[in-house]
Amino acid sequence: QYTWPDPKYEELESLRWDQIGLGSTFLELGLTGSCTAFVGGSNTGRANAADWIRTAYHDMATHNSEDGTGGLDASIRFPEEQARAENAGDGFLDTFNFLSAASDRFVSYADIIAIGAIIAIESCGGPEIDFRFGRIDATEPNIPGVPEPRQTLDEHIASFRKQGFNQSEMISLIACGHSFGGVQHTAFPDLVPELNDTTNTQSAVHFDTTFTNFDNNVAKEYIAGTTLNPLVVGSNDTTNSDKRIFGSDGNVTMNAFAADENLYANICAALFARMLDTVPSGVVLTDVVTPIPVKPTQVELIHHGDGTLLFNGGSLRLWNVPVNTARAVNASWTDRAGVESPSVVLRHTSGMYPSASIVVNETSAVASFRFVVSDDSSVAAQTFTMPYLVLLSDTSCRLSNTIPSAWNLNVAVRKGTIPSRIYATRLNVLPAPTVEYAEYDIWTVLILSDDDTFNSYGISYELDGKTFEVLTSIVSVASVGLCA
Ligand code: HEM
Repeated sequence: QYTWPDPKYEELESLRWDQIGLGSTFLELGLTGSCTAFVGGSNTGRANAADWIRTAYHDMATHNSEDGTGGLDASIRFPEEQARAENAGDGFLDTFNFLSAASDRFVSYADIIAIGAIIAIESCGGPEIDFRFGRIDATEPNIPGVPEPRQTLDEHIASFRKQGFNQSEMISLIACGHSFGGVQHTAFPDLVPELNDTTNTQSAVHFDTTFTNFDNNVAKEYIAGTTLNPLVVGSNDTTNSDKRIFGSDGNVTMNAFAADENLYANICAALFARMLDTVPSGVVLTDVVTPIPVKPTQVELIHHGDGTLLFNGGSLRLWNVPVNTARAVNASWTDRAGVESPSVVLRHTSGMYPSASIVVNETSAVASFRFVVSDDSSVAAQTFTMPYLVLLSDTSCRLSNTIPSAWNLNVAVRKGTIPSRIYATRLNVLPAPTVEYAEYDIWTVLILSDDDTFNSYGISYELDGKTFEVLTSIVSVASVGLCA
């Protein structure tokens, strides 16, 4: 059961549903449905969406269901894996360069690879796919295991069985994946010729005529005999793996897919989810992440060091309510003595609500806040309890006027609260190194930031055996003022 605040869950929910925080290509793909985008050049014959899906499959395909090793664990990021013949092509490096920027102390690379594949499929005409999180990043390359076109049908059946898929699931999963993209000359010069085509500069021969979109054309064209799929009608039959695999049940699966696009979409949704959830044994994934209906975001309480606190009321995200530009949200807050503030109206501005900030004194603080949505009785008024025991102190400061500079990260701890530790974790580096520090009331760590200018920190603390996140925006040397 989700209770606000749970910054990690909220961030993952946001990545998955709002598609916020993933950089411009994600936004482009996710929000404007630009499925033809390929960052690295136009008219290349390629699309990032296809690369992201292939990356997720190749990362997962090293899974060995017999001994529980391998799976979707971001081991594809290691150059040693990318250099293997089974991982020919530059799509993995491309994908990783993009997606890794969205990884942080809450979100593993492997979870981002899974979200990337989901967004690519969903944004480009595909079905909704269940997303769970909790994947753990491998610390070294996995044992090889990705299938290659020149292998025999028996080898492919054995390979998919090892990954956890039977023969009919193998046919389906490949037919689902090969709805996107194609084979490029540079990666597979023996399969595909140089095309000398200025509108397809990387000489990619596509699996179907709609290679930037999810649809059952890959099956329709295969059954109609019009397909140009280079793994079906390639001149060297040895590398026609899709032909051998698609035909291996007498075309029963491909006929059914060609005849029924809903059946195809439903089976693909289930198999893609299973593919993404294939993880090394011991990794436990969460339940499916569903949209949070009413979610406060960017709420902060910051200690000023002068007996006052700054409360930023943040924004309210409503999921799946009709757009209504006249909608207003009333926000109010209650202090520790139970005194409620007059309510403030937050007006609708392009989907987000501007925040309201107030200064309150340290003793009364803000104990809870509440939103009432004016136009929509289906969104019940809700009260959110504000955590106020451990706060960022804006006495945090840097020791010199120039950046990089050493800086003090200060945290205010309410008297009587005895965390077993407070620590700051970097957002941009995994596995996250931890900076620990301890004093009373204002706890301080000196961060030597010579090589650390661009790192941001989140603050966590442990109390009574549980870990909590301090509700504040991330802090970096660039976000703090000069020390007095
Ligand atoms: C026997 C199994 C498979 C074989 C032999 C195979 C082979 C290939 C080959 C040779 C390419 C061309 C790559 C390039 O030129 O960069 C390719 C592309 C692709 N594969 Fe597969 N594949 C298999 C299974 C799958 C599965 C199960 C999926 C996903 C569920 C998948 C998704 C993709 C995608 C999306 C591309 C397009 C990449 C792009 O255009 O950049 N493949 N595959």
